[in-house]
Amino acid sequence: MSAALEFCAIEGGYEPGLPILRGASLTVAAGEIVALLGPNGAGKSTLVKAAAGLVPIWSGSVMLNGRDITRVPAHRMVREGLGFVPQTENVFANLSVLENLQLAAALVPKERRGSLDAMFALFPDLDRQRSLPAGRLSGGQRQMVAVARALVASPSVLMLDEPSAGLSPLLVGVVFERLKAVRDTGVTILLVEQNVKAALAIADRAAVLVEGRERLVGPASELADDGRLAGLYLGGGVH
Ligand SMILES: Nc1ncnc2c1ncn2[C@@H]1O[C@H](COP(=O)(O)OP(=O)(O)OP(=O)(O)O)[C@@H](O)[C@H]1O
Repeated sequence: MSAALEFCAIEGGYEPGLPILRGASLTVAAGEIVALLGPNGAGKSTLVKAAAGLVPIWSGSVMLNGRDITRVPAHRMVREGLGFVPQTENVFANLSVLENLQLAAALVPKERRGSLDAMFALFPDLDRQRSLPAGRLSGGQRQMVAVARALVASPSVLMLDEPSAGLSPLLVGVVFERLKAVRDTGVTILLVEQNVKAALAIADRAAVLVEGRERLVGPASELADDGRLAGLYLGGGVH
């Protein structure tokens, strides 16, 4: 399978001299769901933000479908085909579901703009609530609005930062089931998650990041039973 998103020896951080990413490498193949796991502060969010052009990369490269996007500014990423759903403030609470999607669509170049009907077909819950302000939706439905906003730009790769945050287990299941449906439309997914169990259940492969470097990468089904995973969360090394 060809690589859709490739991180190669990424070093970077928010302030010069204070590296957060310390040589992180990871390949996400086209059509995969890859879970990016790791303890608090490992740099998971920083890595996806760096790919999205929101955190400086000092060295290394990010390739999207074979194109070097390392220095592409954040506002150009949509044109490149990289979608990003941040963890917070990812919808306009005072605007309706429909207005949220219309606004997202208005910011997308015509040649990349997907139809809103396709979004409502993918998220039937949102179709039923299209005139409701996003702030009055359930947490799970709000996440779906955030995902749909990113999908309007027809990304080839979608990165999501902890879409399960703050959701009940039941809603996590509902949102993740929709992410699988998104993947089935041909979108490659990189999923940052604290919810290890739920993430491994939908991912094809997973990577564990510790102190800004990947320490364990493998098929999700194998990592679920791998004792080294818990060791890395507890601060132990991989032996
Ligand atoms: N805007 C920022 N400015 C400076 N440092 C930051 C900023 N955001 C995060 N950091 C630091 O970067 C490090 C990695 O944070 P990051 O959010 O990437 O970790 P994470 O693996 O996603 O953790 P979590 O699972 O807790 O969200 C932390 O030490 C954090 O304090």
